Amino acid sequence: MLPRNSVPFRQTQPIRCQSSNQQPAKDDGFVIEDVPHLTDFLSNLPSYPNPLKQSQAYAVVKQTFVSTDDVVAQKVVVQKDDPRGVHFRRAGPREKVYFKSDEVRACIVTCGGLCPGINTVIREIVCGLNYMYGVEDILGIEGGYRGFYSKNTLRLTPKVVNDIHKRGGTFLRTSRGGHDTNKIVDNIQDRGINQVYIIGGDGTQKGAALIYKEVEKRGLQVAVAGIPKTIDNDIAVIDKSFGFDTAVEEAQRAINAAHVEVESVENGVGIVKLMGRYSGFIALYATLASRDVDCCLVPESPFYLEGNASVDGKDASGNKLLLDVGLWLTEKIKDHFTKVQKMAINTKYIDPTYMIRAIPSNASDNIYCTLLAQSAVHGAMAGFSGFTVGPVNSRHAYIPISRVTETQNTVSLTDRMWARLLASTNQPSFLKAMSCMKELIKRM
Ligand SMILES: Nc1ncnc2c1ncn2[C@@H]1O[C@H](COP(=O)(O)OP(=O)(O)OP(=O)(O)O)[C@@H](O)[C@H]1O
Ligand SMILES: O=P(O)(O)OC[C@H]1O[C@](O)(CO)[C@@H](O)[C@@H]1O
Ligand SMILES: [Mg+2]
Repeated sequence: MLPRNSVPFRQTQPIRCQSSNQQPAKDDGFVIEDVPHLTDFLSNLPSYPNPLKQSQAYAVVKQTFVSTDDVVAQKVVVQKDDPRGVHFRRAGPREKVYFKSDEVRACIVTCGGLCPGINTVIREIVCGLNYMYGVEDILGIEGGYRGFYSKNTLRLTPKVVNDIHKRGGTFLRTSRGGHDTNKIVDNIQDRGINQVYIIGGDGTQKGAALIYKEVEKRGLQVAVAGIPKTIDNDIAVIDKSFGFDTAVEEAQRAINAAHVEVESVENGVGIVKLMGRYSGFIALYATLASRDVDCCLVPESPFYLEGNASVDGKDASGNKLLLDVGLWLTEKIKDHFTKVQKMAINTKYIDPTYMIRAIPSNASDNIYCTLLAQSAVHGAMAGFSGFTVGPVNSRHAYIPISRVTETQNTVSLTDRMWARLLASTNQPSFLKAMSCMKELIKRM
């Protein structure tokens, strides 16, 4: 984890607006957590009318441009006397842009693990830049962050990316590790890149924040836009991450297969392992959707079994390596029944994790990815930088990168969603069992 104090940008302040007729902030607890803008450090940057004004498609829109004062509330369930709370800038096209279309040289990079929908995001960044803003110079950085300095770039056009959304994986390939901020920014500068689109999870977004910080330090006119990606759905602030719905749908197929298998034999026990390094969202939602599961174990709900399911190693990005909990649990269950219960059981263990990650996104994720990509393009063209995009209470917003990297979402065991799961499976609440055990130990 990056130490908290090296998270480069978090601006929490009363309303900061770009329009001159803004009233001073009233003391009603209204806070906008704003994202950086290129004019923060390049004060004389010229602006131009947004070419979308000329777009035939957008001519039908009643209000083509998002007002500079439009914000999205982080909390929508409030009480009458509550302060107005935290808000983020609403994403979307702005009246003024800070790049001339023929001067844009954009690049796209994908890092970290796979997730359904990455190719749709790549496709829609390329098509969005080209169709909406007339940008023609778009480069693909291959193989993750290290691709900036270890590989040649790929020229991306709408024709090249036309069909990629129908495929899983990432057209640009990906990697873990290899982030060297100075070398990356040197390369951005050398190649004359002025818009950087970075698709990846928490680690990638931390890297994006460092790139933005270095760009700002060097005073470069470079827009850095992060598009949050993770199959685990553990990204803070945003409603959910792209590909999650697709993953849940696919996970159900594995659960169904296990169910069919064990229903067809005597003493059948099905075990399905799903992804989620530190968060059990896929398991929770797949369990609720399928209704066939008798017990759902998630990392957030501690349960006791002797043994140790972690190893000391780390992957190239510094993420802790974890042992295969599924195989381990299967052995424990077998042991228990044969040795303790003296009963022969028929276990069927299914590990569909990489199958779930490797598929193309479903219809709703495809649409979601399109909105994310277009929001990122509008934000970069409008001169925002060091920002990430995502839906907050169903409205797309520009969010400071540090807000999505400083914490990770986890399943809350005190929320109604977890109660729904307990009601569906009838499993014990291990939280209670754990606290009873702790209480007993204390009394001993
Ligand atoms: N704290 C950090 N600072 C700078 N770069 C980082 C940091 N953490 C990770 N990175 C870089 O980001 C890239 C991806 O990181 P990582 O492998 O952790 O995946 P991720 O983006 O978190 O995605 P996921 O966890 O969903 O697979 C790697 O190239 C890694 O070097
Ligand atoms: O095997 P890989 O590619 O390193 O990815 C594994 C990890 O990546 C994730 O998909 C995302 O962090 C985790 O759920 C999983 O543990
Ligand atoms: Mg990660």
